[in-house]
Amino acid sequence: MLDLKFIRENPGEVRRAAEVKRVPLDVSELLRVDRELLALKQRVEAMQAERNVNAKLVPRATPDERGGLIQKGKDLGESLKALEPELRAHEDALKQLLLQVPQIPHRSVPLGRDDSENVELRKEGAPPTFDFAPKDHVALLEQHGWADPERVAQVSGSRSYLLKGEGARLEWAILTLALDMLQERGFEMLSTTALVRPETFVGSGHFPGGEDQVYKIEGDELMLAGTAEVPVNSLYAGEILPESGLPLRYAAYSSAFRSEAGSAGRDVRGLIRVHEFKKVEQYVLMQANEEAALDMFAAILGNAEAILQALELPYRVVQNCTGDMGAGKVLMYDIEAWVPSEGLYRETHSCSYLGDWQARRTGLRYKGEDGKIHFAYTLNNTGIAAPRILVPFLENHQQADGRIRVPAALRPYLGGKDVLGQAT
Ligand SMILES: Nc1ncnc2c1ncn2[C@@H]1O[C@H](COS(=O)(=O)NC(=O)[C@@H](N)CO)[C@@H](O)[C@H]1O
Repeated sequence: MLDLKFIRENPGEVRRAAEVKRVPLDVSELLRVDRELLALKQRVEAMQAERNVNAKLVPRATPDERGGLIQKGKDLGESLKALEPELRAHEDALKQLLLQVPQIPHRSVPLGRDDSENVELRKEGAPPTFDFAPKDHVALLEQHGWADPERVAQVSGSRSYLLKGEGARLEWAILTLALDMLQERGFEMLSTTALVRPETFVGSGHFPGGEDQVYKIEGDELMLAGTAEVPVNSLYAGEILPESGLPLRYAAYSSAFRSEAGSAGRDVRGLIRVHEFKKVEQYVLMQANEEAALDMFAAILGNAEAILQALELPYRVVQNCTGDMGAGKVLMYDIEAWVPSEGLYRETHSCSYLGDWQARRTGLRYKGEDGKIHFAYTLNNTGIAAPRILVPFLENHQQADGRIRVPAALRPYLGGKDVLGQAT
């Protein structure tokens, strides 16, 4: 959501943002409803003022004037009451339209229609060369008996997963390493719920629009969030925080649930795209200062890169184009790790800066040292998401005998082992 004053004064810029982000929005309709609502409010205020003046005349009126004045007061009351529904309808219509207004993209964002037009910024780490035929992650899991796809499909259908033994310990070792690294970098761990109220999806910006990605619960208003960003972004909803307490920096662990509606046929094998996964989310709520926010963006991007470097995974950083960044972002970079079996880089992290777009929808404000109340700025980035990270991890670290090399940073989390699994 943007400041209505900004929209009134910059309709062209808002229209352009909606166009380049392919967000359906009729700015003229929004401004028309806004004007009509202002006119209605002015009529109501004028009638209320007239009724107040009229009410003051009654005590001083002569007996034959009194009746007329009282009747006039009643008539004004009736007319005001009659305007209520129209006023309410206009306020609701404006609120719905405002929720559709996209954030203005940063001037550095490349124009594009979809992820094929994202721009590679840099590569880090060279993809491995194997002097043997490398296996894909499904075959490696199979070799070590670390998964049980048939049985879990029986229990849970497609896009489910289960990890066993060292495979399960590896998942938690990576999650814990990420949490430790983020804590060292000033991010406080949260262990959060994924069961949230619908309005938290409006606050984060997933609604309106992303309803079909979310699992709902029959007969219950609660829904299952696809990222800890949703609950954490609404933790302070409606509060006014002291500036001295900012920035808030959280490493929020939660399960994440996604229907993956619309992904039919994509990544159906293995661990890339499942309905329930585990994610450590970097979430920041900070002062409304663009320069500081861009520094924070670089910091949370760097945190994720440090985690990938500790895992010794080759990756690249891309800047998302306007058509692949979503409505609420000012700036967005994805990090993609190398997946040997696909010969491609696949997304493992997504880093976003949203300005005050989420804060306006959620009611996240702080009292500045200047004594004024400001909407906060919010940012988020993946810390680590499992099991997807296991795909590049297993494939890049496989040895000729199929065992998995453990990078030094991870060994303390795996009983000191430097290799996992049994040789074929
Ligand atoms: N269906 C899924 N299965 C497994 N991992 C997933 C799935 N969907 C997303 N992820 C992982 O979660 C990461 C973040 O998801 S995201 O939608 O791109 N971005 C967010 O959720 C933001 N809150 C930043 O984390 C992705 O980069 C990917 O690594």
